[in-house]
Amino acid sequence: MPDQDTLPTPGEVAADHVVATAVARHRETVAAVLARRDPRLLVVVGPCSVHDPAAALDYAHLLATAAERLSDDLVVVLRAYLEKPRTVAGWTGLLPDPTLDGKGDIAAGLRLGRTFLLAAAATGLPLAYEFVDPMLAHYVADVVTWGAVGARTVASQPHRHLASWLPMPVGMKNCVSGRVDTAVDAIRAAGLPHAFPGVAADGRLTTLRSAGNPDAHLVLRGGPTPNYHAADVAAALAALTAAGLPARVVVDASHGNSGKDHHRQPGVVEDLAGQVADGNRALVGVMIESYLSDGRQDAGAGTPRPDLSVTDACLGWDRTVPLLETLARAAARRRATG
Ligand SMILES: O=C[C@H](O)[C@H](O)COP(=O)(O)O
Ligand SMILES: C=C(OP(=O)(O)O)C(=O)O
Repeated sequence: MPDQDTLPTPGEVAADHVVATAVARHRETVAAVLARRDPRLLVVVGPCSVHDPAAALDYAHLLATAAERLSDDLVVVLRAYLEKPRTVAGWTGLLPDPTLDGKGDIAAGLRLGRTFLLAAAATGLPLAYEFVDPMLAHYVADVVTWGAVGARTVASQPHRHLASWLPMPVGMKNCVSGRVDTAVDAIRAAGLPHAFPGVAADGRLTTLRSAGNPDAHLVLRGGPTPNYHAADVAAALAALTAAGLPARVVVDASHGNSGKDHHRQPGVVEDLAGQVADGNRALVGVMIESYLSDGRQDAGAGTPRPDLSVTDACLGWDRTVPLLETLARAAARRRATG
């Protein structure tokens, strides 16, 4: 007799494949941007974490409208992050803890999370997702266009193996310490075939065999000091070239690149826009942490506001739109001078 914490199988919560065609098309578009066959700039933008699906969906609708307006110059992907890696401890995300109180009702989180992801995908936006728990990946990967392996897991073999199998571009973040070489190693590892354990649609553990991911790439997110300046980007590109990897990089304006101070994200984005406008074609994308309202709140102190991040502080929507426009102008200028 299964106990009440028995999880559904991936097959039981899977989509009815209506979204599969759109997801496949989005993945091809992002891969084309990474390969520079598409001259537009990738922008991965959205909340640090989704804690209130209805409010996050409101955000997704705003973003979808802006993304459509700027689509000549930008490929906009929504951060739809339902798991959070923690430095020590804290809320771990909607999927593992949907009630935000540590009860850990993962079965409910899977149902709520899937419903959110499908509704977010229905806005027409491609979705970004950090794969924190390799087992949970099998419940969400089918609707994700751009995957991330984060700064706290980029050295992990299971995450590298997972990335080698995921049928989508995967960004490998530099370590929290600021080390970029670990992410370069992760890109190399993800590019190779592997056999590793995974969860089948029927819930059984199975051996997965990957072919290697040709679209794994570097994400610079800073460390104790930022690494978004032109010289840091050039050094990272040189490290990729020296490792025999394609010279391309996405730069995260948040996290170590803004010292976790959301007020510093606009300055970082403007610097990156300058690098793009100056013709840096290897700078293929930018990440921004943005939500409905500016700032953050502590989860656990009463009912959290729906419109305010419970993890990292985000830029509010009103401050995000001008940054998207700045990036679009920069991408247009780069294309015009190409
Ligand atoms: O992106 C979110 C956070 O930076 C990440 O989950 C780590 O958070 P923590 O250092 O507060 O645990
Ligand atoms: C946790 C995140 O980033 P990092 O791994 O760079 O800290 C994130 O993007 O939510």
